[in-house]
Amino acid sequence: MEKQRQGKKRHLVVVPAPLQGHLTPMLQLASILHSKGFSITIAHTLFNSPDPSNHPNFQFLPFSDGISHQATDSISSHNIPSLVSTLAANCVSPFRQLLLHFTSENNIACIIYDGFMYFVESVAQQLCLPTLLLRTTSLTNVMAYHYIHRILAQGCLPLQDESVVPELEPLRFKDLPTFNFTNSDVLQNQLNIVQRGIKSSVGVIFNTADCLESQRVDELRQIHQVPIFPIGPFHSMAPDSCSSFLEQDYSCMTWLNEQAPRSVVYVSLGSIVTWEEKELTEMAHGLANSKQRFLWVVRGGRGISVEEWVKSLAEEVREAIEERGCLVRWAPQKEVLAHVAVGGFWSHCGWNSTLESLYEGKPVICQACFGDQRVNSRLVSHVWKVGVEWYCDDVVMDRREVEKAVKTLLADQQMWERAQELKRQLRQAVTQGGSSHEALLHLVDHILSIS
Ligand SMILES: O=c1ccn([C@@H]2O[C@H](COP(=O)(O)OP(=O)(O)O[C@H]3O[C@H](CO)[C@@H](O)[C@H](O)[C@H]3O)[C@@H](O)[C@H]2O)c(=O)[nH]1
Repeated sequence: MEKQRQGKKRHLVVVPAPLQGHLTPMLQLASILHSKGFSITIAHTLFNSPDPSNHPNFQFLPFSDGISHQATDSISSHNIPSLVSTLAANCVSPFRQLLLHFTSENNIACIIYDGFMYFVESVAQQLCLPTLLLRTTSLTNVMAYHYIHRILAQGCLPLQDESVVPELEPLRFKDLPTFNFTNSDVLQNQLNIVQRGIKSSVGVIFNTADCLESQRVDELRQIHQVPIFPIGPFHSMAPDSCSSFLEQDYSCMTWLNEQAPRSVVYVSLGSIVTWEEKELTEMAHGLANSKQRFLWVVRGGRGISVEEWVKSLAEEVREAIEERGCLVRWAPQKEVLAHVAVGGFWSHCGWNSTLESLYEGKPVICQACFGDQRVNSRLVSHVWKVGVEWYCDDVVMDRREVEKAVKTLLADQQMWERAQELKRQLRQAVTQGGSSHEALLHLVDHILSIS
């Protein structure tokens, strides 16, 4: 076997999408494959580019994207679809030039690209290079796209129905990842992109584990007849891969060290969604009234700085923050979730945050906002039953609801125990003989077999 492997191409070109929740898992995957003997070149946009000094084992190749002037903060849930299509329009030519030059000097085994960077597919085909697709969401989310195709064919938009989608139970129509698509043409286009990427790749990699989504893994394999590699949670296999755009404030770890076990709720609603000042204020009142301890990632509201906002709060809330709270702009989230003082996570249910929380056995208040987050929220609360479901566009942020959810999160012993069991299963999945570990070995063999 080893002999057969000798002489195989072991160089991978990896193309991440320039968003925090996408770059992080792609660089983690690259670290994992590097540890399996592959050399890695990261081909990336100038916009939101990764910091090469954090990844001395990789080579970095930037290509022009025409949007480098934009700041990270300008990204919101509403402009992600247009960012993705702008990248597709602007990057084909620079990426082709880069790849042409690079492949003339290097033997590439294959290209691994993020589904948002779908323009990579056509360039790779022109150069006869095989591709592997990385989807950074849950596999159930990708399955949901498959069913939206059917629902659209029956003319059932808009998808705000409370009833359950039979094939995706317990997901409801309103949980499907329609992602602010205002008309069915744009949505149809997005659906075609998702399907095409899967069909034209030599395999699809997911940051997930069998113990989370085994039924969906089998379904997706049957539908598309392509190899599927569920190898997550990536972060547990690539612990030293740092790809944060913002500086992580470690002072909160000192604060956590002073708190009692399971006494703190960690609050972080992702890298994309921003809040109105009045919503932040309701959150602050609810947290203060819960009388629980809290570590809160606050990046500011729309049009207001954190300092200005804290000053504007009622005196008793400011006192509560001082006595029982810790506010940071960006936390070392994985370390925070692993800390014994943290008893639960109030999250927007981005897929990375979801996996990081499950891996540490921390129950979740699920406050999904857009895209795949409703799917994840439903999985956490109704499939794995380790969370309390709460949708932000269904409910007005209300201090009494916040107080109730926080108290439930920290007090529900059964939910805590289910979270511990899932943590045990996830840890088993990534150790030798576990499902994710085995899937990784299959992926390595698969790459070597096509090169
Ligand atoms: O203070 C913080 C807050 C977050 N993080 C990290 O930032 C990442 C955030 O990722 P995720 O939880 O997936 O949230 P988003 O950045 O919002 O992710 C986008 O991309 C994900 C993957 O496709 C989708 O699931 C989400 O819906 C989409 O919003 C995680 O690794 C966190 O550990 C920190 O390091 N510090």
